[in-house]
Amino acid sequence: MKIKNSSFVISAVSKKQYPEDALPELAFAGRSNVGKSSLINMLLNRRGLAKTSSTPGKTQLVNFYDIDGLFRFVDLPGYGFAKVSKTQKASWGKIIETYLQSRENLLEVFQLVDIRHKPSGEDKQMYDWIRNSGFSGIVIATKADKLGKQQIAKQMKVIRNELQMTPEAVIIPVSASDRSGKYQVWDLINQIFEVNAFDIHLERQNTSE
Ligand SMILES: Nc1nc2c(ncn2[C@@H]2O[C@H](COP(=O)(O)OP(=O)(O)OP(=O)(O)O)[C@@H](O)[C@H]2O)c(=O)[nH]1
Repeated sequence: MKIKNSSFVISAVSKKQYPEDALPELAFAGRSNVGKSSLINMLLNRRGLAKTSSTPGKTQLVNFYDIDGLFRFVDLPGYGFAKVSKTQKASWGKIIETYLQSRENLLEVFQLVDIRHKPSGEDKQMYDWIRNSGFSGIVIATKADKLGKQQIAKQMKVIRNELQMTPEAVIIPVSASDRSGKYQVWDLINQIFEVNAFDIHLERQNTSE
């Protein structure tokens, strides 16, 4: 199956604004500025679909993207941005929690971490929450173009240890700059659909430019 159309659906703050149909959703969680929007654009071959920014903390809403009317990507608000008020932090936390705890459409949550850094306390909290909620605990390590091969291997171990990932939990290094890791992520997404008995299978070659 080829991806023909991907489009922005809605930026939601409250549950009332979430799309009402039962399409399956895959969510992306991570620190502000980790590269969620860039990853979504890379996966969909859409340069400006998800708005990227060099200013952290921009995505404060739950952004829904429709993919061929078959499923959705969900970009969750980035956490961990220091320069915001406590009230704002609490409200973002609530927005993330509401989506993650109440969304029946949600198949998997991908946790994004910057491959260069040790996961933060908030990354660990987020990861524990994901695992405790019954999701697989898939980690996507972003900005892999910033490191050499050996450093990537080393950092993958650091991330595994810090997040206390199980041996079978998957971690994929990706780069939105050189587009590495893209096929691994799509392969994994296909597997997720298969495991959840959805008749959706995206062709690898059709996601390349
Ligand atoms: N070198 C490099 N830079 C990247 C990569 N992915 C994202 N960036 C840069 O990192 C910054 C943040 O990227 P975004 O995709 O906007 O991050 P986000 O997680 O959506 O950010 P928020 O909107 O704050 O939640 C931008 O300046 C991107 O150009 C990557 O794979 N490699």
